[in-house]
Amino acid sequence: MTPRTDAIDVRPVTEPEFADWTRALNTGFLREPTVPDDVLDARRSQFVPGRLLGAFDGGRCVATFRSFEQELTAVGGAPVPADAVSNVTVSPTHRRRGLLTRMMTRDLAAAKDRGDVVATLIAAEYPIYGRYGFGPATWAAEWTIDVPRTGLDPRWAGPEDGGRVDLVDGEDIRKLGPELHERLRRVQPGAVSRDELWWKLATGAVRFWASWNEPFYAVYRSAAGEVEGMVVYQADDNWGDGKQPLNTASVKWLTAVTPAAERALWRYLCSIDWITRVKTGWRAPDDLLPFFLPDPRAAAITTQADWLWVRILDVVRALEARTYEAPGSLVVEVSDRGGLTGGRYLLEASEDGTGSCTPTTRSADLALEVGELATLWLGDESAVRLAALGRIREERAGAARKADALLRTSRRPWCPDVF
Ligand SMILES: CC(=O)SCCNC(=O)CCNC(=O)[C@H](O)C(C)(C)COP(=O)(O)OP(=O)(O)OC[C@H]1O[C@@H](n2cnc3c(N)ncnc32)[C@H](O)[C@@H]1OP(=O)(O)O
Repeated sequence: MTPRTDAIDVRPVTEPEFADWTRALNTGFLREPTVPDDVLDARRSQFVPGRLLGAFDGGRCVATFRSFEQELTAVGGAPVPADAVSNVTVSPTHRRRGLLTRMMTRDLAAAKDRGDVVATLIAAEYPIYGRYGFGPATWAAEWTIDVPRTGLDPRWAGPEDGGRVDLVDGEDIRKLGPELHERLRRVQPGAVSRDELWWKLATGAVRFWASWNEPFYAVYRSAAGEVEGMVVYQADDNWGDGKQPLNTASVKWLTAVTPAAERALWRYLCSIDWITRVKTGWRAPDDLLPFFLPDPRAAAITTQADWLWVRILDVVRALEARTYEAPGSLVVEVSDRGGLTGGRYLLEASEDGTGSCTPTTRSADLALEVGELATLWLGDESAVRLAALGRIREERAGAARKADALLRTSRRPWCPDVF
């Protein structure tokens, strides 16, 4: 028999409950439940009244949910207001009684009322969020580079393009990073905004965990002296038999706004003495990296997975926020079990790439669930593929090809962040 859940209160968390909420969060993520005071103080900056939800059973927090303001870059570069969902946990003593559903339903309704266009999250596991109208909208890949096999000249002494790579410290990254990331996200569909706390956490100035290993920070400047890229990486200490260095450099993140910066930073990582392997961290699935190497096979994809999940809350504003690859029109019948934005819509894309979207009574070209629309919205997935899988339905022959011509982009969307 399923235990009764009506006695469990799902509601916004108050400031005095924050410590209990954080303990429950750590429990759900299988981390040490006791939270030291300094870590708790650091985490307190994320307390925004109304945006932290908890489930309480007999006064004890048994489930957590946090959402925060974010901007997500649409195709074409426009930032759209997003409800970013994070810190979702239900304690193992209270699982599968509908607590996540209660918290999610409440949060999405509030986001819709606030006027957010989408909700976003990085899913811990694939099967959780589709039921709430989310769809996987960007993918990510991690490569491992076998440096001796790359064919790169081991005598490399710096960029050949007149630019330079400099080692810097965390404070420099906090100064230079935000502007660089803003440049990236203005042109990178799928990228999300970062606040000041993001930069502090990324450089150890604020710590959410008891341990911190200071990484290496390097910046690429163009011949004109402009910062165009930066990389943060760590190295292990591994020596093989025969006194051979076999060290791995693991990239935490690499941001580049020009191909020259990208090329120089990967080249730099592959040139560091003792480093025989580079693990790239999560990159765009169509990253240029392999083709910077004379032998692209030296970079092998070691992980590939869905990354950013999107829940469209307002079909009209979402479709009008992005640009289109070709002029044309499409009628979509969107079903939304969550009752937030279902309906039949006419999308019309103009010669200049802008689009207009209006509710319509015309007959539909494509019928799909709101989660599938999210999967198509950032341009990554093919409607033809989704139709072949039976995930969307063509109401008019050829409609999926027509949708692809409008929606797909030449480069894939990418979200560099975990949140
Ligand atoms: C954005 C982020 O924060 S991602 C992090 C998500 N958190 C975690 O993975 C931490 C460990 N897991 C958990 O804390 C919990 O299992 C949660 C939060 C994933 C799910 O919470 P629950 O309260 O058990 O979910 P709830 O009871 O509301 O389930 C609703 C439905 O989703 C299904 N479901 C829930 N979790 C999963 C899962 N991990 N895999 C498959 N199905 C799932 C349930 O079976 C249920 O299905 P039904 O409607 O067909 O009966």
